[in-house]
Amino acid sequence: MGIGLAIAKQAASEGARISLLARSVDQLQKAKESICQAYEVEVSIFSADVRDYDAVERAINEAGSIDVLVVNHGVYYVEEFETQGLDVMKTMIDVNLMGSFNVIKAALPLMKDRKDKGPASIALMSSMAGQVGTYGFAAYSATKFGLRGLAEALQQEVLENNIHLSLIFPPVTETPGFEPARKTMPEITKIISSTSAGMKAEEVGKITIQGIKSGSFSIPCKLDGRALVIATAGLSPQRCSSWRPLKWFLPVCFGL
Ligand SMILES: NC(=O)C1=CN([C@@H]2O[C@H](COP(=O)(O)OP(=O)(O)OC[C@H]3O[C@@H](n4cnc5c(N)ncnc54)[C@H](OP(=O)(O)O)[C@@H]3O)[C@@H](O)[C@H]2O)C=CC1
Ligand SMILES: CCCCCCCCCCCCCCCC(=O)[C@@H](N)CO
Repeated sequence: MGIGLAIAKQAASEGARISLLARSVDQLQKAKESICQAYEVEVSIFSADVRDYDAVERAINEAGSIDVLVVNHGVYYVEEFETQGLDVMKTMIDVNLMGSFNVIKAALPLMKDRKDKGPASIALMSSMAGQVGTYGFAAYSATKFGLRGLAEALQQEVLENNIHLSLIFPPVTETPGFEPARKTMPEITKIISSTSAGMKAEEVGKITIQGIKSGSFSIPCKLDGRALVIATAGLSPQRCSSWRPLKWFLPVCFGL
């Protein structure tokens, strides 16, 4: 299971109405079935390439109201900068970065127009390679760092609309997309990425939904990611999830 389906399942388990967007109709059908088997929620599927703005806009307008927009799609080709072709680098920039702009551009007017004006979220799937530039990930890291710039700037513009940006920073996660990437990965990348042990998509899904619900701007997945959020804080909005445990510690200290 990919990270996107894991997030959708976690949201479905909490009663959300789900819309899924990807290219493969076959995969979308399977994903819908697996959600509907487990949960009694409404699931709609939309086949579109995020690089095609018009197709994305049509899908989003059909999907109806959006409280939480999860911008999870992404591709990764891991290779040294000198050997990686410019065409492959451009594909990552087009899908990961421009694709995210397309999705948000199409969804934002609808999100701003939502009736209840309660809190809404836009969550962007970054990576630990979007926290630290990582060997073999030059173009990929650039796209994931790019999402941070987008999130920080857009947060300032949509705060008045009660829309909250989040960035998720998973380490290597076992997914269908990761399998081929693992096979072709440079040895050094294997060593570096194995310092942050792998996660299951389900775990990342749970952490993502929990982070979105708590309104966290930065959503690390494990202790090392949490340390990197602090180390790379910059001027990101500091409703950082690292501080959330305090809320727990305080009542415990007071014996509640
Ligand atoms: N797995 C990992 O180790 C990590 C992954 N990430 C990030 O998490 C996200 C999900 O990764 P993961 O679950 O591993 O990936 P998968 O390859 O398993 O799934 C990616 C999903 O994105 C969709 N997608 C890809 N390209 C497009 C496109 N052009 N238009 C529309 N949809 C598209 C795919 O559907 P379809 O092909 O049918 O379009 C698929 O559903 C990515 O952004 C990735 O960078 C971050 C850290 C670690
Ligand atoms: C206290 C500080 C601790 C520092 C630890 C540094 C570890 C850096 C690990 C970077 C790993 C990047 C994996 C990204 C995988 C990914 O995004 C996938 N799409 C790849 O295929």
